[in-house]
Amino acid sequence: MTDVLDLQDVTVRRGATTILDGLSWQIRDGERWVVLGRNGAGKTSLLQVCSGRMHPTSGTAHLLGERLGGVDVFELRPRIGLSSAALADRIPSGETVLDVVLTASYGYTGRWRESYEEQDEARAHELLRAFGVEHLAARYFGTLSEGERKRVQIARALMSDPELLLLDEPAAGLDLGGREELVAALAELAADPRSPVIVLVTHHVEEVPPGFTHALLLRDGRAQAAGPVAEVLTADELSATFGVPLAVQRGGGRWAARALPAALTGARAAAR
Ligand SMILES: Nc1ncnc2c1ncn2[C@@H]1O[C@H](COP(=O)(O)OP(=O)(O)OP(=O)(O)O)[C@@H](O)[C@H]1O
Repeated sequence: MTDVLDLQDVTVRRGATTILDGLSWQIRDGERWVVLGRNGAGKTSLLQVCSGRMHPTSGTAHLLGERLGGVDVFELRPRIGLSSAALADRIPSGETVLDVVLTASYGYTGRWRESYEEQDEARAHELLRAFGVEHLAARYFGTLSEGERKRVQIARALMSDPELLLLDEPAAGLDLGGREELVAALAELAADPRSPVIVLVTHHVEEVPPGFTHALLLRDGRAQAAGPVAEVLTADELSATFGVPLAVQRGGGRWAARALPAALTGARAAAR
């Protein structure tokens, strides 16, 4: 079986900064991954590589069986859904919610847009409904709350029926209720066998939806740990990743982490 994603010894350098440092990572069909790491660990850069938007300085990246550098990325990108703050920033605030979702398919079906328009619209509505924001279809994107925007962005990322869905901090900026609703929506997505392979970047284990199968912990551009969630989301591995001694609990398919008493004073600095 071909890996959905296969990174071999991937290094990304920008000037004197090594952003990803000899990272090897494989994702197989049906897997749902969460990527955790401190600020600056390289998570967003990793998703840039995984979406074909950034090329490794050295090493090889195969996305959906195609080698990055040896394939037309414009053919590859519609097969990969991406939701990120950088992409959201590029959406004109005066665009309607329906168009925000619809336009994601244009690059893929643009040539046949006339004959597929109705079908595209029906799909966009269906996705907005799935994420509880169909009632906002006619609203301008710029008038939405942060939580509403996040849902629309995920609907947009799914519009081209991607084989790989990359979500960069989809819960950032949400209030507690909004976060819980999003986690529930992602758990539902994860449980659906028709869903694409999912990679979710987050800072918080509390945001790992039930049903996510694997975790990658990034530290300084390297894999601190990677594998099934139960083996990776441990107190030891998370403490090493975040540079603070942590207690980790699992219950009801969810995770929670807190610093051990007195751990905060100086421990983070010492772990650097
Ligand atoms: N073009 C660039 N030139 C130089 N350094 C860069 C460039 N892009 C990213 N970096 C650096 O690479 C490191 C990783 O950045 P990245 O955004 O991938 O981290 P992250 O894990 O997503 O961080 P955060 O959790 O804060 O969003 C950071 O130190 C960042 O400053």
